[in-house]
Amino acid sequence: MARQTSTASVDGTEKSISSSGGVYQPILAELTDDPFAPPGALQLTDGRPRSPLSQALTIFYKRALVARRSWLTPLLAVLIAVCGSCIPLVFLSGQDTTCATQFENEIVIPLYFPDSPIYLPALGPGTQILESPPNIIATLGTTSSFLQTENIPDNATFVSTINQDYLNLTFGGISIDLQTGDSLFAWEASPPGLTGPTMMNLVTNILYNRALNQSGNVASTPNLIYANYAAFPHLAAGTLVDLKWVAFFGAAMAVFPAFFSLYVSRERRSAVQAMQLSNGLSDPVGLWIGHLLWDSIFSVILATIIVIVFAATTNQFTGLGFFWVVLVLYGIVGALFAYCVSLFMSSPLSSFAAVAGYQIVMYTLYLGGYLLTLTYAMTSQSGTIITIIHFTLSMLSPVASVMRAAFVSVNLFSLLCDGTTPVTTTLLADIMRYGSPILYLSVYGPVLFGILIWADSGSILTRRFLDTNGHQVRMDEPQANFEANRQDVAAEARAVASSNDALRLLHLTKTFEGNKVVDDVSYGVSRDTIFAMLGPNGAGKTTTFNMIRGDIIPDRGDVFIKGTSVLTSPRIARLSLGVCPQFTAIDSQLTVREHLLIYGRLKGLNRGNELKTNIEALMIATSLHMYADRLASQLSGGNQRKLSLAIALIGNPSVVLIDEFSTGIDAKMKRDMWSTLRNVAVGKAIVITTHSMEEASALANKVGIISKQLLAVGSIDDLISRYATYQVHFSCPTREDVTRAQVLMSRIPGSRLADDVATRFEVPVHEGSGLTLAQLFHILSSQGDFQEYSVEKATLESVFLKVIRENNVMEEDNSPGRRRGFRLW
Ligand SMILES: Nc1ncnc2c1ncn2[C@@H]1O[C@H](COP(=O)(O)OP(=O)(O)OP(=O)(O)O)[C@@H](O)[C@H]1O
Repeated sequence: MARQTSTASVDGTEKSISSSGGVYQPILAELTDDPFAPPGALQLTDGRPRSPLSQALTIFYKRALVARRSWLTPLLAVLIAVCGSCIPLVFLSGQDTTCATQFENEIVIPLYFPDSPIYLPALGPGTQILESPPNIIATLGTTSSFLQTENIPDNATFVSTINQDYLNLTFGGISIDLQTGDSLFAWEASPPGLTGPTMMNLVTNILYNRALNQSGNVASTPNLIYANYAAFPHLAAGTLVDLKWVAFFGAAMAVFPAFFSLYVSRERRSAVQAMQLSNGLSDPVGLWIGHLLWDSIFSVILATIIVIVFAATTNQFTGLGFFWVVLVLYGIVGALFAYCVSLFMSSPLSSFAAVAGYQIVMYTLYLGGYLLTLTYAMTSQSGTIITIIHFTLSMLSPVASVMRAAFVSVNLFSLLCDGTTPVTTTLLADIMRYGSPILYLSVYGPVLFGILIWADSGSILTRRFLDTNGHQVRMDEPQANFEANRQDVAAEARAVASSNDALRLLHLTKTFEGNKVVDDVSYGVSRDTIFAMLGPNGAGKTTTFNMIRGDIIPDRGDVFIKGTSVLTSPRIARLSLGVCPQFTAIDSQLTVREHLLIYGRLKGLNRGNELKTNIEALMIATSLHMYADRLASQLSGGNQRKLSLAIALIGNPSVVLIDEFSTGIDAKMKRDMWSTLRNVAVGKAIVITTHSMEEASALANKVGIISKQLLAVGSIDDLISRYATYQVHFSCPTREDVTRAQVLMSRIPGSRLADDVATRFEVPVHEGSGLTLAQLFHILSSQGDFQEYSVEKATLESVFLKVIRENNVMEEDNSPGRRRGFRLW
């Protein structure tokens, strides 16, 4: 079992400045008892490839762990869907689902004049019916004999009488020209408007019997048409009752999938997804299937509850089996839709608002489209228009499909009718009924899933289509533009072309919008090496880092991790890669142990003893074991960075990338973290980016100074001896003393003023410089007569400044538009 001793702390910092890694050995000797492991190495099991489906189960398990502490969101989703569907059922009770035309008002009013209710109460002055020719009403027989009539001679008199007396006439009259057959009738048209139809019935009967007489079909008693009047039902009157339920149901359906966007959006925005994709989750298919599996549970639960409640409480629904299928499919598609929206939103809340808002708008459009069509469109065309609305809006939002299923289930708009006949059960799956929602949702799901995978593996897909051969260079190609003082860089490029380093960068080049940000960078990092990538702001460190991770595709060149190309085989290469990003990306609802459990599973460690042993070893090595069951969000900043390091290390990757490991951490914690990193570094190739020369000096045994190009590379001692070996600093109280110091130093060959202070000088003291340290002291003491001065070996910082100055590097200002940070897509 690996053990960390408490003596592995601050003093190692100084030792590592003058050493190339060997100092770690005594500290780490206790960490492993594996005879085959490198001396002092932390004993960890190598990760194994896992299928996307098996990784999906790990993401599913993670969601279950998170849900133990954060159960409100799924509960709310289920509650809103169930309550919004079931409580409004009260509006449905007692509705008849038959296809027969239903009259709201069953009262039938007789129109045959003698029976008509308008006649009897109206007896009195003005109630006589004008008739021409005289007594023509009497041809209708005894039933009409008691009607009061007024004889009119002809049509012309009839018209003039009406014109003059219409204010005094209660009913009107009838006039038929027996010669020509011209018929007139007049009626009083004030509401309730029954006089018109009554008079029409009277005229009809007279003309009918005249026609019978003329055709010789004379009957003993007149044939009478007893017409009746009943009001048409108001079209929406019956419909609106069901619409109340549909309105609540649709609103609940529109909103509940928005809850599915909350977790994935938080996971994405806090860079946890990127962390997973860089540390074991080799394929976004696993990520999204895992989330979908989890959220689908709630869709199945709510669909089942809703259908059971419907079946138990009312007989208003038809085809509940199909309805259940639609609800489940809708839940799945709604979740995928919410995931897709979360890709573009900046926070969980905005994702929620965007999903719910869009769905509500589409639901309103869909419902409004139906109602407007029924209200304003020609009756003969309304069916076609509704069908067009349905099939069009269903393409734009999944909520249209579930609305259609709801309409069908309660036979709204007679969708379950074929004329006046109810459709049979076999026709329920018809495209005009449950068929189209099921079809649309079945197509919608894979399309949305495809969008998710495309968005998250854009670089991988691009890589597939990329003709990488065209971008390759010969790996031994000399870098033509090296200047004389970059022989170290040229030598590194030559060496790495054929080395077997765990990490090899070969001629990496990247241009963004015409701006070359990484230019022909080559270096190698072998095992047991911590390589510090140094450079001013905007130098291309993060871009290089991301090309190593395989998240940015180089325009030219390649990266090899344990001999596997990141460009052509990213999934295999990433198996040997661990990434500790600049910004800590942790799940706030998981403990330290649970984090390592999830990442260990993603990296293919076997459940049980193997996983447990690796987790314990890592927690001890990073001093996190005392916080094992604490929520990661409750750790200090330094311990969160350590957790990120432990995540990067689980699965024992050969290459570990660490971006700005201790930025923003206090001095004590920083040294503690450096100690931790040194403890776990044995046997690995580690690349760190940092702006802290102190950190690089404390940790690195190889340094690369980069500003688009690699400007210098080598061990810290190499660089110091190459660029400036010693510094002389005079204490000069007066201006004369400053001048004296400068005159004295100008006599020493190769001496030059340092950048920062006018009394600090760099002096080359090395083999071939013609000057020894003893000679330097001799000159200073014999010719200077200075009260106080110091001679010290140059630091990495002075080398860095010198390299930057010599290459005329400008530091980039941090303009707000720059793309920064860990997450890329
Ligand atoms: N996706 C991108 N699109 C356009 N320009 C980009 C993109 N990513 C990085 N850059 C540009 O590339 C240059 C190098 O950026 P990079 O982040 O790699 O530098 P850096 O050395 O990591 O800087 P710092 O030390 O400030 O983190 C910058 O000018 C930056 O604006």
